[in-house]
Amino acid sequence: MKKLLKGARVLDPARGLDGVMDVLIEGGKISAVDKEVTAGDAEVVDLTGLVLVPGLVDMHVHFRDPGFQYKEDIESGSRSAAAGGFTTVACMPNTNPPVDNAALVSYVISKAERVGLVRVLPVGCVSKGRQGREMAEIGDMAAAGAVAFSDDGKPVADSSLMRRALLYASMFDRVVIDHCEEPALSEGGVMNEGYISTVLGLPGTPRSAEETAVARDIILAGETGARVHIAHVSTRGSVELIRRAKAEGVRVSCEVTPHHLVLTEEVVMGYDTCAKVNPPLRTEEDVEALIEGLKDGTIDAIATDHAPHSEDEKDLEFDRAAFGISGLETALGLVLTCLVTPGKLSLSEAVRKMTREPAGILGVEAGTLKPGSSADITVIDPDREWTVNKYDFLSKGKNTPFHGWKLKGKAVMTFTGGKMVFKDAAWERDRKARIVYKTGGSPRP
Ligand SMILES: NC(=O)N[C@@H](CC(=O)O)C(=O)O
Ligand SMILES: [Zn+2]
Ligand SMILES: [Zn+2]
Repeated sequence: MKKLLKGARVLDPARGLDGVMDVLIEGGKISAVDKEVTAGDAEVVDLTGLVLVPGLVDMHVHFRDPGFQYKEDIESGSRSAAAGGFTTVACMPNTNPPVDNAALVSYVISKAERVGLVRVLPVGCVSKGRQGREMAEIGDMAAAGAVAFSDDGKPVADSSLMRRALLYASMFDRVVIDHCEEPALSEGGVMNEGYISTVLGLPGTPRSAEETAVARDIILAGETGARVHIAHVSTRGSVELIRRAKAEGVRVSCEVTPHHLVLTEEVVMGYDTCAKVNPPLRTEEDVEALIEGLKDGTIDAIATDHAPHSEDEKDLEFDRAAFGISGLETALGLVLTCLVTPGKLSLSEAVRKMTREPAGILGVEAGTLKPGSSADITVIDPDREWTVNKYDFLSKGKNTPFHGWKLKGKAVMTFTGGKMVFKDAAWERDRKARIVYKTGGSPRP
């Protein structure tokens, strides 16, 4: 079965490609990317006016499976990912039981394959039971297909355990992803510590809770020569520490979430628990530093930290509600609307940080349109104006602070291994209607 995707602006930052081109898919793989590809017997999809990029890669999601499937499961999470334009996601092991052994790694992989929508790459725990005491069976899990190790949701607070985990994971060329939070400093905190937390009377988490942990991880990575990846960086100080460490040759990488790039602690003013997230939303000064960090390469990747929760866990007093934002279906729209359109980041830089960079950190083959690679493709309509409606989310998690936001730019088709796993039905109706209006003819059925 051949498919010819015609006439889109094709953007593949991994190969420095940007121009109107055709993409031919054969046997689930990309077989050609070029100006005017012809393939007589192929099904032709006209993508004029659209942007075609490698399937987006999200290196940090929570699919809650096993154990918390009422919040999300591998199927609903996969559907949500495809709708957001993602074809590869790495899912965190803070499940019940936690993914801390090879059998559970295999469970995630086989369930995701059965669902068959996107590639789900399991991240295994650093410690047994995510208890932060004994190291988990990292080697076994790596052999079973774990792409990285993390106790996410919690830091690896014991520095000796972290040091040994870095050394051990590096033997398998896997990265440790740390949720940087010094518990003694963050204890009880539910939002950023500062003027607004004082006004609201809510306990705050100081920036130092994150930054002391970032500093420690940099020191351990520097000493061991192992790679460390810092999850969800949120403060200016963290960006500065990582920038300096990179300049000194430490093997550190990091990610930032869309919500930390577009929101500040001010949205907590109405006590909206959908704005309760860990690490907390910070200030304008931090947001500016995060964007600067993205631009100068200090921040490698944009990752959603998609953290779906049930209504019951969010519909509570602010200090009792769960931390987390359901992010897969708003990420691309937010990045395009709030960063690319205002010129803070080029489209190519944004795509790179959502494809090639995270794939490279995880060491997986994804995030490029190189001929021979799996036909994982996202088609974006950069002009599509839409309003975020949490009730339309395919994710079970409706916990978003962006409900009602007007965004411009959206994934409208997603292909994994050449198979269409998502198409935006409302967009397609409007596009057909526009074609009829322009030509005065009737649309093809
Ligand atoms: N980010 C969050 O606020 N919550 C995450 C945990 C985490 O990523 O630390 C979750 O699992 O709900
Ligand atoms: Zn975390
Ligand atoms: Zn997380």
